[in-house]
Amino acid sequence: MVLSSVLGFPRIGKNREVKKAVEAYWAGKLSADELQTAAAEVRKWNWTSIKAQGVDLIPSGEFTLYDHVLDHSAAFNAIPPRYVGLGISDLDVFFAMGRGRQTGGVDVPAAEMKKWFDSNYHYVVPELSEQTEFKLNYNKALAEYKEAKAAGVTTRPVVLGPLAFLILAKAGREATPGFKPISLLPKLLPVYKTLLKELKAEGAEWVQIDEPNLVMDVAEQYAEQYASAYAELAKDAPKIMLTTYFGRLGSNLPFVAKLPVCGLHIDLDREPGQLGDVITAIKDTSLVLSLGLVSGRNIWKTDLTAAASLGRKAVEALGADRVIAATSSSLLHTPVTLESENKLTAEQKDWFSFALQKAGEVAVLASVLSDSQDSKISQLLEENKTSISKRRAFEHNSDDAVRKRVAAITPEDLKRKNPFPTRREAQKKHLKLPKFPTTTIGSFPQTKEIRSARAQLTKGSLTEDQYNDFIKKEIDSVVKFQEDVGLDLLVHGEPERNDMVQYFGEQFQGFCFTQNGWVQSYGSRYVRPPIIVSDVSRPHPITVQWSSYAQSVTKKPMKGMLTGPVTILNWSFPRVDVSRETQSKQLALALRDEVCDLEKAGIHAIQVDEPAIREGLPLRRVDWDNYLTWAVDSFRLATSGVEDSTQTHSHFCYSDFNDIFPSIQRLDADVISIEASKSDLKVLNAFQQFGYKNEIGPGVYDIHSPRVPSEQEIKDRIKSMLNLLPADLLFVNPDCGLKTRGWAETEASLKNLVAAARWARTEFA
Ligand SMILES: Nc1nc2c(c(=O)[nH]1)N[C@@H](CNc1ccc(C(=O)N[C@@H](CCC(=O)N[C@@H](CCC(=O)N[C@@H](CCC(=O)O)C(=O)O)C(=O)O)C(=O)O)cc1)CN2
Ligand code: MET
Ligand SMILES: [Zn+2]
Repeated sequence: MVLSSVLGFPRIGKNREVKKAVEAYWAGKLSADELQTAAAEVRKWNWTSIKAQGVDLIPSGEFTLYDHVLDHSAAFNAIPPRYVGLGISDLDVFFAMGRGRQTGGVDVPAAEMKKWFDSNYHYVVPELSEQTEFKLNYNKALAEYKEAKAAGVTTRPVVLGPLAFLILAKAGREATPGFKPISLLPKLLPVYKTLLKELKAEGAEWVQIDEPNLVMDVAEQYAEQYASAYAELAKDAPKIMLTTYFGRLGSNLPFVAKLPVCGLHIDLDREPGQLGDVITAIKDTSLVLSLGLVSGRNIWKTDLTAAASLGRKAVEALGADRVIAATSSSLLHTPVTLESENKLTAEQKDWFSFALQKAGEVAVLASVLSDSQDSKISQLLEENKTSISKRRAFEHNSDDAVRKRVAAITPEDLKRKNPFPTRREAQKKHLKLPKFPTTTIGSFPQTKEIRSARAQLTKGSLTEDQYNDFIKKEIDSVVKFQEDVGLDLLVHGEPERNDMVQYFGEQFQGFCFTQNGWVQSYGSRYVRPPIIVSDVSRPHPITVQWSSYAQSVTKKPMKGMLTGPVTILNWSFPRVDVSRETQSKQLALALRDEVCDLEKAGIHAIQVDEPAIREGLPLRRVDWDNYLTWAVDSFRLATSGVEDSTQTHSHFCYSDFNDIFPSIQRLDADVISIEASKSDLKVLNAFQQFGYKNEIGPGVYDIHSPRVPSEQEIKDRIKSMLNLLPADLLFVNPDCGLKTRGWAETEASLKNLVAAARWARTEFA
């Protein structure tokens, strides 16, 4: 019989219970016990709800209060020395690693976060060194397996694999130069062995071990380690379901197929084309094949007929007992349930499937593939066919004007009128910025008052006019604040935006958005990705009223602020009937009009943020060129309609640039701002080596922490930047936007930033 499985479920709760509980705990309003109780309730709801959908293999252990990779670091005792001996509870050490801690005499910054493969989820990077002493502080997988059992649900525990844990880790500060985390594999395996042995002893039949790096080029160099590690682990463990996702096994397939595990999970949502090769490779083994047929990364209803026909190929080749119908990855990237949406039309609701509905889909698929289809299943299949064909019919309705415009894009549309040196002279005359110009990345604190005003607008207790007046007052005060502090290139502060992507989704034609479609981005920070449902266009100017209002209340130059096409695409749920390239170009054209309108309205510096351009990079190197070509072209299309005298900016809040330098240069933004404070300026070496030619503002302090950088710290930072970059190209700015910060630390930090820039002007005149 074909079984069904879900690889992981959102851990935020149906109504964001986990965010609320975790933040209340941080604020001292909830005890640790109360927090654990709230978490246990969410876990129980998850397990019982998935079970009620008819799923056979239900995940446990993947729940987290902050991040599942951090859970492994804490459980394995991979705790960097700076978090040890603080005199706080284990739970508080866990949170201190995730988000830093600055209370009761304890002052530790957060550990580094990185993007989880090509998604908008961030994980906390494990930090290892020769001194790391792995031990199993607690067996989370076991504890939650037992907890589920007590709640009447038998689960398949989930753990992140040892290779993934080490490949995702970095060398800690204590490590000797050249230390490679992977060298700790022999020391780590005993911990996994204990963990797995305990699970087996408790009666767990299967364990899901995630090794997503197996879809990347990097895995090949570790082929031997995968083999020896799994040979060791398989000795005394539940049956291992080796789980890959987000891509194809490709060149790694030959060695993966030989690993001594009982099952292999592959992502057929991303890479349906790999099924044939995988079947051929494992046919003569006894491996169970878990088919990732239901997307863990998107919210479209699965075409069950198409998925079943793919699944049948596996059943025919391997037999029903060797096939599992599953989600392609964990469902953590999708909202919890469609049942919470009351504003989508019935037509729209019929297109989508959120996490809980997806659980139902794998169950139906398993029945269909088992030929144990009763009349209820037949009816569900028929309903699914109807939904899919209605959606296809809707998708067929194209906006011909948009399509024609995309088809008519010429190479000229991707080019500024003149090269950077010429533009630079024109911009100097226009903007009259001093040397080492100071600016911010766009957002200012999103206070309770701002969020509550927006909530009132949604509820109808504030009228549109009242809300707009409120936003104007916010802009007034943000502008005044920047003038008082002495910043040079001002921003309006983005108070009108709930989120830098959702906001644009709500304004464009071609999107729909949810009321409660929250997805975890990191820790207790969630986003509601808008959904692209048809061709995208801009029915009316979006930000022009706010930016030009802001410009009208100051004599200093105002920087317009937009989110770029690639970032809007990556942080939305995209269509699957049209290529990402096409969607990106449509977005770029819509943004191009906005950029030109801003210029017409007298805005002479315009920032188009592309923080997601790096995370969108395909997981396989052979796919990079194609992506980078259309991604960079989209940015250029959005930004090159302006005169030489208009200064274009872009922003990236990560420092992992090494792979994509030529593309960053090819964006041809006049100024870029980048994250540099946490990476200790290492990134600038690379800029220097590459010979980056345009203006650049490497962030001088980390905005993710409430900590105020001293004036001296910022001066030192500027000094070291000048060792690597020419003085006349340097902007002085924070790492990223200030929306998550409070006003007190914002004011103190920016004052120090301005003072340091003024000092640099005299020191390096
Ligand atoms: N899409 C996206 N991805 C991104 C980033 C980003 O900015 N956007 N940045 C990086 C990640 N950083 C992030 C930084 C902050 C938040 C964040 O603050 N999220 C907020 C939600 C932001 C939002 O949508 N706010 C809405 C709704 C807020 C809300 O919860 N409202 C209350 C009502 C409030 C009231 O009555 O006072 C409710 O619905 O219960 C608004 O401002 O309008 C949160 O978790 O709380 C998310 C990601 C990378 N990926
Ligand atoms: C995640 S990048 C954020 C850029 C945006 N302009 C802001 O300042 O918030
Ligand atoms: Zn940023």
